[in-house]
Amino acid sequence: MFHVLVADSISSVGLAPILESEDITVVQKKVDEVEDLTVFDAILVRSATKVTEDLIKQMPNLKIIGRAGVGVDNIDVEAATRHGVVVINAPNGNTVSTAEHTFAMMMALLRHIPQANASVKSGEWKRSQYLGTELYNKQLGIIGLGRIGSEIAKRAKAFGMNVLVFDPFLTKERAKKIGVNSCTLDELLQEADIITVHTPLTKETKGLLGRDNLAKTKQGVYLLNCARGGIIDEEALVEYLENGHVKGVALDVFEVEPPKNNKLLTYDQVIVTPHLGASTKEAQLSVASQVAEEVLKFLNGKPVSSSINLPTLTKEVYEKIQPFYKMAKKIGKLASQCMKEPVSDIEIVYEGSVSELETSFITKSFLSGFLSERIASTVNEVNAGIIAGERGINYSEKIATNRSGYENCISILVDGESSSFRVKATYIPHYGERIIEINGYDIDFYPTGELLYIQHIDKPGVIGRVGNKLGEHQINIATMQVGRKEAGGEAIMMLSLDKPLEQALIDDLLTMDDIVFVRNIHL
Ligand SMILES: NC(=O)c1ccc[n+]([C@@H]2O[C@H](COP(=O)([O-])OP(=O)(O)OC[C@H]3O[C@@H](n4cnc5c(N)ncnc54)[C@H](O)[C@@H]3O)[C@@H](O)[C@H]2O)c1
Ligand SMILES: O=C(O)CC[C@@H](O)C(=O)O
Repeated sequence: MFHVLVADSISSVGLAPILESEDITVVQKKVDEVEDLTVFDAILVRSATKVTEDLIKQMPNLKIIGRAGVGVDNIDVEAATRHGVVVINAPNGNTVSTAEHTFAMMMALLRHIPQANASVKSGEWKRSQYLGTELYNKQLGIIGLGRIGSEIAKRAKAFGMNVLVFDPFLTKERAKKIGVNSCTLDELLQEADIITVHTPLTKETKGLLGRDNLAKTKQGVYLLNCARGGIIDEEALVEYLENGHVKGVALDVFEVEPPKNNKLLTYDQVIVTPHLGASTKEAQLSVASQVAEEVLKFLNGKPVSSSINLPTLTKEVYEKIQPFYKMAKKIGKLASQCMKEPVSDIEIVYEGSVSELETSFITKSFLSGFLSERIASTVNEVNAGIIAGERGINYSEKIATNRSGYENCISILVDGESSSFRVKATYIPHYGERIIEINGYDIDFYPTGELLYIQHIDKPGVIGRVGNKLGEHQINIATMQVGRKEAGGEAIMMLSLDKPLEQALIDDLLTMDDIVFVRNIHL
């Protein structure tokens, strides 16, 4: 018998396939109401239950965690992976509901519906106080054009709005297909009358709309966040409401949920909902049935398609593949960080002994490393291929016909909108992973930690000036590798550092003579 704990309120109709299965017993209770957690093979949650490492440890039989929704911020995925527990989610089930909720918030905000509703119910009739603003002909700025952002764009166009989009990973082709104008973040901030955010919460998007960027927005701008609390910096937002620059705000999500002593709740021009984006009958039915079907597949030994952490490999295959699989993920992260622009094609060529393994998993591992730098953190080997396809990235793998002399070698070519990036790596047993070529320059370094990638002109003194500059800022260089094709031409440096550079120092390096390109890399 397979024991499932449904710890949050999840649609029973959607869960019917597991509730009706003779091989499964289902308990619908909160975690702290369950006497014996050790019997459960699966736990299904929404966002209320926090699946921490501690909880995972209390459930030694746990094999699968199901999240009836998109974000897995309430699940310690790393701990689950370490404990060999598969984590699945339902990435598409609530997209339309969240897009519709955002639209409902936008209209309520511009027509003062919550305020007017409260006023009439309190016996008032203040028609002139609630003069609204039309959506028609307004510039809507969408930050993040993924699943939900795209649905917002479609609806905005139907309302006669002009849609501007900032998404650093959006290709021109996809923007054209959806019919939106892709622009820089600064352009969006300067031109949009209404700005709505639809990115995951990552280190890049945390505080994305903070003091500096809010200062670039139009006087009287309206802001919406139905994605994740923290993308709009709440403290900065209070300042911009106080000084009247921001005219109105709609929030479904907060830095701390439920919000406690949050000053934003005291402003009349801020309208709020308690994280209701996905709260529709349809979305809840859809996410519940997606999760139930995946649990059934898992129980029957079939591959699950929405696993966000573990590949479905046998132990023997996994052991052989593991070094290449880990290395490919790092190369993916390296390539993605070196090339912060939309990409259309990725080619991976396997050479030597690695080409005899199940290379499709290594390719997916590369893609997951590459994509994880760009989209919500739920990308892994299982879903990377699908996500790459959705983002308009074509990828292919080949077996090399010519040998370069290495026992094994993986060569990757990433084609972007304005540049390409080529990288080669090999794995040497008992020695480790080595990057052996970048953009045609021979090099040899271990891909780990904080790295600094510099393209420069091969002239006496350049390396010394870089070393001095880092020294002035107390940045210790652990290792340094230099590669060039010919004396006096372009060359590259790869430095391994004890800490990353601040943006100001990168900008400073870029002003130095003979320095062409500088990029922090974190692996
Ligand atoms: N309020 C709710 O109830 C609710 C419901 C569902 C999803 N969500 C949240 O909505 C957000 C979007 O979900 P989704 O399913 O559309 O995700 P998605 O992964 O499909 O799309 C995210 C998009 O953000 C873009 N992006 C990443 N970093 C960026 C950056 N620095 N600047 C601009 N764009 C960037 C990505 O390229 C991608 O296109 C997530 O945070 C998700 O957790 C909230
Ligand atoms: O379970 C919910 O209602 C929240 C859903 C949403 O935040 C998600 O990430 O899918």
